[in-house]
Amino acid sequence: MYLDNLSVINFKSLTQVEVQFDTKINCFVGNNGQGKTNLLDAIYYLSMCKSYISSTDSQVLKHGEDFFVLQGKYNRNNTEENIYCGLKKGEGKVFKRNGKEYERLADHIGFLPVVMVSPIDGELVEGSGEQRRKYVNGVISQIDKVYLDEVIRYNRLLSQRNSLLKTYSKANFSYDLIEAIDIQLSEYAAVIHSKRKAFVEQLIGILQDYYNKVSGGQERVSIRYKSHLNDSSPDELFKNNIERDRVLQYTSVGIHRDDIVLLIDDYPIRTVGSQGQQKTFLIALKLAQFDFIAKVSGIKPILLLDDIFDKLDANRVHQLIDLVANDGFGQIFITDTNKHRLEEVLGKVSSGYRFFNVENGNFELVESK
Ligand SMILES: Nc1ncnc2c1ncn2[C@@H]1O[C@H](COP(=O)(O)OP(=O)(O)OP(=O)(O)O)[C@@H](O)[C@H]1O
Repeated sequence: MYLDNLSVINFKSLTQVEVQFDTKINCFVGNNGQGKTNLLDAIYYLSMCKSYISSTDSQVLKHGEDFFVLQGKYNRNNTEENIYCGLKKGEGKVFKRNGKEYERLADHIGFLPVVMVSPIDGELVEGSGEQRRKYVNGVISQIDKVYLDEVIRYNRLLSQRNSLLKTYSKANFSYDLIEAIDIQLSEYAAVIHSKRKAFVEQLIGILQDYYNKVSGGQERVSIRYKSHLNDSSPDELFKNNIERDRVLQYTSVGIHRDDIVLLIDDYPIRTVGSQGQQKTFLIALKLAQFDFIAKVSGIKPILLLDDIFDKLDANRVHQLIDLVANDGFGQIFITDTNKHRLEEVLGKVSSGYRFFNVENGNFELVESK
């Protein structure tokens, strides 16, 4: 699959942009703050119906404007797909595929798979379990249409349970009501747990492989799925903790407390990994995610590599570009502030590429092969 061309109006700092892409490698070079990341984010938005970087749509709309439009022409399984996204201030966003509006955005997510590697991925190492759960949810929902619904339903039941725990006093505490919720909660918990477990298990082997390829292979890396449900069935878990939950007035166990632990030589990478090792780990994780999505969906995702060279030594940069430029990967978008570094690395790859200079939100094609 590839994105043939993109048109952008009023998306973040980009007032009006039209770009025709190479089917393999596209490089955007420019100084800080010129709009490189914003273009990658626009591509991500067209696939995932949300920004990778900004948490709300109002942050995505260009300051002072009241609408934005993104349009992309894709080639997916040799079929042309025209995707439109429009948002008007105060109204919802609209997504259309070949002129037909989607009723549910969830039907679009995963249709044009995408994997972003960005400096903000550091939050996966530094941040809370919630950020890692969000990451896992985001990947699984690209390949599993019902998964997000299951998580939403679980969370809805969880908040009902929590408000019961909070409002019921000791005298009128209703075990019956809580138990009725727990029956449904357990069903969703079991399904979500098994999907997360399968995802992590599939990722582990590929992660190590990519880490070795990029780093030259010294350390052993892994991820571990941490969940209360690893050693207990959900109904037992909720039942055994009900007294504690009653005292605490919230649900202290369940898949809403899941986490994935990122490990290097069996230690948490957050505490022992150097910055370069952490960055290599996150890149390997994203490449493993690429493989996972490609295998399950049968479509190679678009790979967005934003500012990936920072903190990587020259060897790792070469290994990485060699790796993603080969046939196993599809279309790639790379940003960098250093033109010479990118030119030098690309000089050694045999695939086609286009090179764009980015200045003040304008994208100028300066070289292609
Ligand atoms: N909603 C918005 N409206 C207008 N401008 C915005 C909006 N959101 C972000 N910007 C601007 O976009 C610019 C950042 O662009 P971007 O992140 O694409 O830069 P970049 O070229 O990737 O730079 P770097 O090399 O530093 O990563 C900033 O000047 C920021 O003020």
